[in-house]
Amino acid sequence: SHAWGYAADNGPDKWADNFPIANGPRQSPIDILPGASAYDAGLKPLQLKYDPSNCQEILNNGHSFQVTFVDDTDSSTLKEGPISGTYRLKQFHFHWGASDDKGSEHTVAGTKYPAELHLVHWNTKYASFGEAASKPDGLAVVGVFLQIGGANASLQKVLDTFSAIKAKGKQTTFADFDPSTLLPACLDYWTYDGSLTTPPLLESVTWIVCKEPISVSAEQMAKFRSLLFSAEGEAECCMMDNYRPPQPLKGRSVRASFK
Ligand SMILES: CCCCCNS(=O)(=O)c1cc(S(N)(=O)=O)ccc1C(=O)O
Ligand SMILES: [Zn+2]
Repeated sequence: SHAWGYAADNGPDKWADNFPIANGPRQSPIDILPGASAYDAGLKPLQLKYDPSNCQEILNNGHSFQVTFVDDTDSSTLKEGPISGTYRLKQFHFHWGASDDKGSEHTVAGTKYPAELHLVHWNTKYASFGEAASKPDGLAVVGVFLQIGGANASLQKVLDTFSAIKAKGKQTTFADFDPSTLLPACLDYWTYDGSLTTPPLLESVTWIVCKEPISVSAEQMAKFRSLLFSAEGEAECCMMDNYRPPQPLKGRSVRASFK
């Protein structure tokens, strides 16, 4: 069977064929309705502590590009917020559109952003990322919206590697990058129980979506779209619209860390 993707013949509307959990009770992303999300005074501030020396490499995996981290110690972690215990940073990646009017996975009262950053963390109560990924409290992903504005100097460091990872399967070393430089100043967030937004769509993610977006310039967005879904030697297919649309809430509550 041909691999999943974002095209008409293998995209989000077809994923349930091979991954029936696509129609499960806690799928992501969702449309966040601020008016329907309850402020929870019990939610703590996010405690993010990242060590730039853990940053390892950047790779084009054929559905996005991801920056991977060494996760064999607790030196890059997420604590507090809606979670208990310690979650280690594994990787971060993005989703974006073919034009600036779409691209984010989560939406806010129907508003789509041009892109969305995901920082993936796994619960250290489990022995490995792979084990955690199959547990209901195994993963915690911090989502950050990108909005068109001034150029983002921190993001530019990532974009400057793109010539080395243009095609699917290409990777290159990427060292000494601090992902906290990609976070907004205000870490107010919405949180809800959800899933991976790509196959295998496992329902193991506590989603933590920041209310405040970070900036990206239109030129920088164009650079995202210069990457390829396709491998070297294949017909070139530009990487864009690699986002899953919002999924049914199915009775879930979305809590806010802010009033
Ligand atoms: C054991 C199978 C887990 C595969 C999921 N890996 S992941 O890093 O959590 C991930 C998360 C996400 S997401 N959008 O954060 O749910 C997207 C892609 C990937 C990926 O593997 O490329
Ligand atoms: Zn993602």
